Amino acid sequence: MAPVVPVEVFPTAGKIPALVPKKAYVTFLAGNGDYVKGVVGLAKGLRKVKSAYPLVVAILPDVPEDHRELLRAQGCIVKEIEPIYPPENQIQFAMAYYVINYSKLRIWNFEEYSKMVYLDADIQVYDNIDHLLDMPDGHFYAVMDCFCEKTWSHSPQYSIGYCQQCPNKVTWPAEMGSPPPLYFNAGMFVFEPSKATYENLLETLRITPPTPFAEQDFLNMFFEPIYKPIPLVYNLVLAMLWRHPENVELEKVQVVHYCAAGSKPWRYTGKEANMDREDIKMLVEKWWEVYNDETLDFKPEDSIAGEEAFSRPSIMASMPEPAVSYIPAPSAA
Ligand SMILES: O=c1ccn([C@@H]2O[C@H](COP(=O)(O)OP(=O)(O)O)[C@@H](O)[C@H]2O)c(=O)[nH]1
Ligand SMILES: OC[C@H]1O[C@H](O[C@@H]2[C@@H](O)[C@H](O)[C@@H](O)[C@H](O)[C@@H]2O)[C@H](O)[C@@H](O)[C@H]1O
Ligand SMILES: [Mn+2]
Repeated sequence: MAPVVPVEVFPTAGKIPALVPKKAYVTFLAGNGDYVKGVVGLAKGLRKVKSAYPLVVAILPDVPEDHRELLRAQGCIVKEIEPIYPPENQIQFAMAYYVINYSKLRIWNFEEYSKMVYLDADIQVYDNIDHLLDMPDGHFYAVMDCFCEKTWSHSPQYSIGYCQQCPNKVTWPAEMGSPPPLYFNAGMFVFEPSKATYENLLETLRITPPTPFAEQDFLNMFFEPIYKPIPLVYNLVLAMLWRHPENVELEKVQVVHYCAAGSKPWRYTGKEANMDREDIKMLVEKWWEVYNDETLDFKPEDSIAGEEAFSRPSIMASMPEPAVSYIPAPSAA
């Protein structure tokens, strides 16, 4: 009988060769509310900038089936994850809803990807940032946060008016010890999924008391030794527009994070503090333009995620019936 050769050794119709390590964007979705709009907007935004990589959506079990369908119909790869809760404790959360965010840690378990860019559902990309997936391994990349909004009022930084975005304006008093290490916003980061890191994260979380910014504080602590700041154009935290305008060149910004209170485009009313600013109105409109653009809806023919879902060789190789997954090699005789 002629030997059989796995189809993976042959060039295939897929645009990505089978042995190239997979890369992807990943976001996180919980609940049955309107954050699904954020994910749909993000999927369309990534298509608009012609990203070469699919969007994986890590969803909690409480995301309803019709939302999952909607995301698949937009070309997303939907992956259910189990919730992660912080250990029991006495500490009060400043913002209780952040507790679900610990579940983000499950994305380190997506080992089929060698590198991923995590994006919150309230983020939009206005330029192609695929090059972030080519940065050297061994680092955790993210943009430095700002400490000036009142969400930070629990912190020593806020109490003295210190912000790492302008570290010379209020210098860190010697009697408070050494200044805090650089602190990133966890709405956007570049990371490498890995079983070892995943297990280490969960094990460390088990012995770490929760803090007000939940997984963001935890990730900052965990990745401090390998954290590398990247320019703020990769995650414009909107408060930067009024807290540190001298640091922002809005026309160069590639990624916008609608995280200021009242700025989520799908909930925007313009009433909250700073929400009547012209730049905010413009950015909210810009988000809606992408969201409402029907030409950006997913079409299975020209998809990357489609390939991923339907025709990648790795999928074929995992099919149970050998007749379709193996090609007989020519007989040696
Ligand atoms: O009800 C919720 C709350 C949060 N999230 C996810 O968790 C992320 C972090 O929350 P959010 O962006 O609201 O926090 P912020 O950046 O405003 O502090 C969101 O972007 C979503 O990806 C969600 O799916 N449903
Ligand atoms: O769980 C903690 C959250 O921390 C972050 O939000 C904060 C933080 O960045 C502050 O610096 C801002 O002042 C604040 O408005 C904002 O909500 C992330 O955006 C979010 O994804 C999530 O990780
Ligand atoms: Mn966010």
